[in-house]
Amino acid sequence: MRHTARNAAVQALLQVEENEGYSNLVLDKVLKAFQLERRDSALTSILFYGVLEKKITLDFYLQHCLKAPEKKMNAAVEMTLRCAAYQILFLDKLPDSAVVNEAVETVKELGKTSSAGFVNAVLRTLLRRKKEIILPTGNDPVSLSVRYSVPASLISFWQEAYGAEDTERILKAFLERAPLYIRSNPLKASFQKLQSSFSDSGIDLKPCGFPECAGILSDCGAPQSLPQFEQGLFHVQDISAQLICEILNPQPGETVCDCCAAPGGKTFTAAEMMQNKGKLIAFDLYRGRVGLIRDGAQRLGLDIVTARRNDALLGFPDLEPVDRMLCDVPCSGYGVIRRKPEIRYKDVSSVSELPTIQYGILQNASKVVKSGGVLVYSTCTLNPAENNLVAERFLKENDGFIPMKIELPASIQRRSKEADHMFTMMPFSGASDGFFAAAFRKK
Ligand SMILES: C[S@@+](CC[C@H](N)C(=O)[O-])C[C@H]1O[C@@H](n2cnc3c(N)ncnc32)[C@H](O)[C@@H]1O
Repeated sequence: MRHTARNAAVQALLQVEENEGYSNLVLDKVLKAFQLERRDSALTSILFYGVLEKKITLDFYLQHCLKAPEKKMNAAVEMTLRCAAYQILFLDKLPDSAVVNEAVETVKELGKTSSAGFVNAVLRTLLRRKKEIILPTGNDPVSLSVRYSVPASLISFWQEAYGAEDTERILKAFLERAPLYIRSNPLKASFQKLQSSFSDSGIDLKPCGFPECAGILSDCGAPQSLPQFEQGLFHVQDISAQLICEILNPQPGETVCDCCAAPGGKTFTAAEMMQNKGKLIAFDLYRGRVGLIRDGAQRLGLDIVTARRNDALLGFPDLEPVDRMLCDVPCSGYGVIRRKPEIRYKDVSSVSELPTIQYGILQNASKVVKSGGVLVYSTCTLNPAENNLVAERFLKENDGFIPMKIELPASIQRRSKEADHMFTMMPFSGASDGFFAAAFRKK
């Protein structure tokens, strides 16, 4: 197989479809195997993420170009058609006829020579008919699904949970590119110093204002390859995750636990907020992921962090009582669709087991909080069953805890229907990921 951007994108998309892991990891693996020039790597990423983000919309167009839309297609042929349709409908990097010829070559190289004529015919029909095909304009879940490329079942679910208006705002927000948020490491450099170091290399770092160390990096390529990263002057972290640390509000000298901590973003921010004084114990279920926390803490010079493997569902056998506990539990991830576009295709019914796990972790974690201590529960999802309902059940079944009001900066709007110890951050309220937090204090 030729090492072209299209072939790489099709391979990576097929692997995601076969459930071989998160999109970013799959793409990294394929790019490594293909060894493309920089420009072709960039095109591969554009095609790969473009098709993941727009799959339902692309299929709507392609269905209008098929003679027998109900007939099941071979996965490799289908993915090649989606990539080509994405190029025809959303990109103008290559002339249309070249896109069609490339797609025909790709299916041949994938061993589907018998489908070459079919691919050619479908794409030529798309070229002819693309302006006549009109996307549905309604506000029902099926029409919205085609326009925003999110499954109708997830749209109905959000409409039920958050109302029709907020649902469309969520869908619109997920069409936007996620900014690259970072947090400067105050132990090594002030935000201004980091900003001028970037500006010397022609890279723009804009301050967010709140939190103080948060900023948006632009035009920098992979942030992990920057010298400032290597020197531990910053880590990459969405603004929503930084806000969760503000809610936890760890103080210098305290003992703090982050019980589901890998890869460690919130641990790092918390340790920085503690000015590297006190103790921060970071646990995760997976040994390999614990290594990520250790590496990051070392790079950032955060020696109060101790990272260990622990299953939070089995409790915390050797942990001394803590002043603050963060339970950033595993969740369905519907708040981070902009960064991991494949999450939108996860069936809502497939996440129904999560609240039991989340509640179990929260319940165990609550047992090691000191009297007067703080317990924060958080997720990066938009699903009341994993969010508000877990938090409500916790207070109902644990009269040793009281709700703790979450104070928000003036720039962030609270959802009116929530109690003030809970907070659902909508992705449209501040260009962040969607998340949920609930805060409790032990009596
Ligand atoms: C949402 S992620 C945490 C993200 C992290 N707090 C950060 O900011 O970088 C949830 C983590 O929980 C871990 N996890 C899942 N089940 C667990 C369990 N039973 N005990 C401890 N950690 C668990 C996962 O490996 C995953 O790293």
